[in-house]
Amino acid sequence: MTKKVSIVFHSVCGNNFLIAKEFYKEFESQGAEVKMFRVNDPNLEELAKQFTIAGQYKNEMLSIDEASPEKLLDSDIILMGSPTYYGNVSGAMKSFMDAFSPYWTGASFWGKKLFAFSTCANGQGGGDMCLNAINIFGQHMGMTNVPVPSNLVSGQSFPAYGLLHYVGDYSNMRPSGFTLMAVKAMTERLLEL
Ligand SMILES: Cc1cc2nc3c(=O)[nH]c(=O)nc-3n(C[C@H](O)[C@H](O)[C@H](O)COP(=O)(O)O)c2cc1C
Repeated sequence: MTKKVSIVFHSVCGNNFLIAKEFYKEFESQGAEVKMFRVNDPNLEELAKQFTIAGQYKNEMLSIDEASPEKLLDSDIILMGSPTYYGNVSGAMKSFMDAFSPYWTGASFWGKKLFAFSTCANGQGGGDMCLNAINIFGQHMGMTNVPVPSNLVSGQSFPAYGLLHYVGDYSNMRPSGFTLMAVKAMTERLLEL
């Protein structure tokens, strides 16, 4: 049966958006029914005025359907991607998570698969804690967290907690190379489940 996949991202400088788009492309080419949603960020317009990098994908991101918990109810697999802010998810992603409370009480998301992705500046940035914040949210919703297998991409290691990409101090190191290989391989793994 065709798997229904939803990819939810928050992004300011474009990196989580690019990873979400890459997942979308892979799920589509591997035969899934896939949708992509952006988390509402009331500060995006203002940030794009202040930082050139935040303006680069702004219009493309804003053209994507806004996420709501309700829109994810028919998904078999949900991917959630957030920039790492202070070793956690961004405020916009946290607000989105908090909007699940009506669905939490009824365990409406129980049994769905959840896969986390994030970006952070570098290896000391606490990106794994952001991934775990997404995973812990998933557990509260009764979802099944999907880990990254240790042999996902030969010769490359990723946290078990999800896909993490380092963007550097200026958030301008775009996902490429091993990250894109990991997206493709992880899509295959998720569709095997
Ligand atoms: C408020 C704020 C807090 C941040 N905190 C961290 C952090 O704790 N660790 C880190 O490595 N990077 C941190 N960063 C950098 C972001 O992780 C980086 O801008 C983000 O991964 C880029 O993702 P995006 O291109 O999808 O917006 C922070 C950035 C902002 C604006």
